[in-house]
Amino acid sequence: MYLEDLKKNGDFLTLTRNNEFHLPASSFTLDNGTLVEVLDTGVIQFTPSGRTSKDVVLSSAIHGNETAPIEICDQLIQSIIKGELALKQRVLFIYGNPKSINIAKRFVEENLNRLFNGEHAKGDIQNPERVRAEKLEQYVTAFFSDVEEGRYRCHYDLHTAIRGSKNEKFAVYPYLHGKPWKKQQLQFLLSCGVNTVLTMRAAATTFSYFSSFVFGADAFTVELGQVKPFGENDMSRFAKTKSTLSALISQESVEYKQFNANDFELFQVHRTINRTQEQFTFPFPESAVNFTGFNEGELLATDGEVEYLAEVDGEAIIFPNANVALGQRALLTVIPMEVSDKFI
Ligand SMILES: O=C(O)CCC(=O)N[C@@H](CCC(=O)O)C(=O)O
Ligand SMILES: [Zn+2]
Repeated sequence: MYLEDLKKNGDFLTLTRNNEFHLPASSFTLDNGTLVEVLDTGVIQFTPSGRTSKDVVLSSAIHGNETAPIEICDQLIQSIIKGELALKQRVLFIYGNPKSINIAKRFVEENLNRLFNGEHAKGDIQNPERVRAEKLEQYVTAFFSDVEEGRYRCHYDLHTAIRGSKNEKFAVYPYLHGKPWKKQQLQFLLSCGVNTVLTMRAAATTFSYFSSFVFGADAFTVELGQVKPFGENDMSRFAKTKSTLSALISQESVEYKQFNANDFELFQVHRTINRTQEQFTFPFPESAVNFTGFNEGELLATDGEVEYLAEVDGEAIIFPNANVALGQRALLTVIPMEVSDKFI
């Protein structure tokens, strides 16, 4: 069994990479009383012995080539298992797509982050990502549900972006269906080194939307920089993120700086442009970065015969990707947003 090695080296990442699709469940207890439960490959749950108030999900490798978040979670998991980081809150760590880590690709057959909220069960398609999305939903459901009602829930789904970005780190706030956005969450993100937040205006099939919508968790997709292979991440750029996540899980409560709207750049999604045709192109080069703004009337994308022109001055591009599957999002555009009474 793998437990003896895991207890010694805390290397759940290698264990996960060596078992791309399944790992038998097992558990043990650390000297400090924390229960460690391996639920599956890439899924490990920690329950401290004392009273806890928060249920925290930290996911990475939903896209396998986004390595910096994987390294952050690897470091946190190793420190917990080695007894260097003593937990005060329940935590579920997830490496989403182990095989895609090994092949250093965004996904194997289908983009995992378009399969949540039940999307994995639609149509006749069968593939490993659909199986995994269903299982991950089940693990998150059990994690949030196997405790008494009314506890605090959050889920930070950690990613890196394909392109460079004017604002290096940014977070996607899933659509809240009219519920208010939380200043305290913006303060948490700021403490992580993330001062830019996009608010979505529609339901989605992403992992963060699933936890937000189904469980009322404070959930975000957090983009921590640009995609790089293992070994090429400058981990000093993630020091604030790692220390803020460590504090979240190792302290009974955390005080963040007082809210000041001037600390943030907030955007709202203006529109989503899907690729519907084989012939889909952008007029800008691969080097064009996220948050590049366009003037009204400038071409943003061409989908077959349809030309999408910027509708307002300053309409800025996010996640442009002409290679997505037909029917999927190829581009988001955003416009600036002010803090209002919809923030509590
Ligand atoms: O840089 C890119 O093109 C994609 C980076 C990435 O994986 N972003 C997430 C955002 C999810 C969300 O909208 O909350 C994704 O596309 O899945
Ligand atoms: Zn990603």
